[in-house]
Amino acid sequence: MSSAPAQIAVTGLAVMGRNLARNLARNGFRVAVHNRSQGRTDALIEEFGHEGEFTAAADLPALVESLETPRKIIIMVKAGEPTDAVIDELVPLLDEGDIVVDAGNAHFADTRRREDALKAKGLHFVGAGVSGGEEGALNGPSIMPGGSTFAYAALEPMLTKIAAHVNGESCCVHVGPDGAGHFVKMLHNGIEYADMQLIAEAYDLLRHVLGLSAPEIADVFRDWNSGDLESFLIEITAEVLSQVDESTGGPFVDVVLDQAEQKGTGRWTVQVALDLGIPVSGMAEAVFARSLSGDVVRREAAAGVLPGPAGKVSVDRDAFIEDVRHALYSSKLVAYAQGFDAIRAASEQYGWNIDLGAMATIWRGGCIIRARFLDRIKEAYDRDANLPSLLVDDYFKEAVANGQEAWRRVVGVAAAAGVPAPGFSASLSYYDGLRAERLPAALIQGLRDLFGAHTYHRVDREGAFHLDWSGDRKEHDA
Ligand SMILES: NC(=O)C1=CN([C@@H]2O[C@H](COP(=O)(O)OP(=O)(O)OC[C@H]3O[C@@H](n4cnc5c(N)ncnc54)[C@H](OP(=O)(O)O)[C@@H]3O)[C@@H](O)[C@H]2O)C=CC1
Ligand SMILES: O=C(CO)[C@H](O)[C@H](O)COP(=O)(O)O
Repeated sequence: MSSAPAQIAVTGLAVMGRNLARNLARNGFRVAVHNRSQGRTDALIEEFGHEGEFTAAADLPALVESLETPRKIIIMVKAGEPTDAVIDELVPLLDEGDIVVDAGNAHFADTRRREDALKAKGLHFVGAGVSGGEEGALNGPSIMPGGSTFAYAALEPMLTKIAAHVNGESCCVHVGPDGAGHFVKMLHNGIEYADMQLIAEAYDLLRHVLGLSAPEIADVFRDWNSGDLESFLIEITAEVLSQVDESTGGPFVDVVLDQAEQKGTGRWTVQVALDLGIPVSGMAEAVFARSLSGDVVRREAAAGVLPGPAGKVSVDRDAFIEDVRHALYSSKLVAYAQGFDAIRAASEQYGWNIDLGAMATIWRGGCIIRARFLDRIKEAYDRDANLPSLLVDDYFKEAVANGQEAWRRVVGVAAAAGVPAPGFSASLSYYDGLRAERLPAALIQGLRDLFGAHTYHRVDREGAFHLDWSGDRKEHDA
């Protein structure tokens, strides 16, 4: 316990807040801690009080009272209404110049609204995305703070110190004003959804096309983790697939209900991308696949009733494993390309001026999507800060060129075998759509003009045109 004023406070001491507070204390900062139900505060002090200088506060007034000024208070509670409830209780207790940090997951529009509201009261509000789960919060997460440069400057020494470090660089940079930090964290989660869906599809294909067991597939993932696919999610996939269930003695994965839950960040990503007009098809398919998995009524009505392919698909074991590796890597590149495209579009729309290469840098350590190839993304943006798509960077272009035939075979095998692979196939369609010199969108424009006089543009002349479909079928300037 500390008698000097605390330098920073954390309210909300569930898995993330508790470990973030411990991380701050372990790094030498005096931390005041509070939780709505006192039990979590007491447990933190009892179990980990020896790790640094903590001040336990029974309520928010005591928390505020324990801090040096300007006060810095991190809120780490359940996203949505609980965050507003804490802000509403906290704000009347604060003085001009104090800094409130929401380090939970938040929709960036809520962050913009909250920042505006607090600014009107002379307070600073920082929406900071934090990724890394329980372990990252304790040992070094990836931190994506938004908000004013003034507020970030006050927090920077602490945040950059407690964040993960890769090659001596902190995985925390100021993302941009107002909601920029939470937007980038939301996209991080969208990519996390896509990545996990692609991993699940790879597992499903190896299990059902090749008939490999869960521990055999764990070995495949372990092997993949020593190459281009090296990442936290591939590593923990091997761990989950190796796990044996104590009560049945069978693979743990076989006793888990096959209904993927979701707290909302993946859905927000897709909704926001629709508004921005940016295709994030890999993430959208990941969200839909989770929804389908949880749609028990329709799954029960269809399972074992709707027919699938008649025969079995036969493939060479080693060649197919290699094909799936390529399909996974290429589809993963599409997810990142789409994710960075959405960040670029939002940055333009909201005037955030986000440094895309820096985002790849802060995702290299601490966070759930940390991966070897993020270095490659950083290098791609170093080569060209205005890269239109990651997929056209020379390095990634070649990586996909090497894997695309395999990717196509995998999508074909999945369809022939009746194994759902929405992530692989949607990503491949995006790739083919992107590289097409001419798309059937021309026909859609023709149809729109016929039924609704919506007009069209021509390849050979400027202007908008309409054809008199029900009359002489002559073209007119629109
Ligand atoms: N878990 C994870 O891996 C990650 C989570 N996040 C985000 O971090 C935040 C915290 O996550 P996590 O630690 O998992 O905890 P939860 O999201 O489960 O939230 C639990 C915490 O919220 C508090 N809380 C809930 N409702 C209220 C309320 N109305 N007023 C005050 N406090 C309230 C709880 O207090 P009480 O104990 O009294 O119930 C508890 O401290 C969330 O925004 C989450 O989305 C971000 C990255 C990773
Ligand atoms: O933010 C996170 C990691 O970065 C959380 O783990 C995320 O909320 C998990 O999302 P979901 O429960 O929807 O799978």
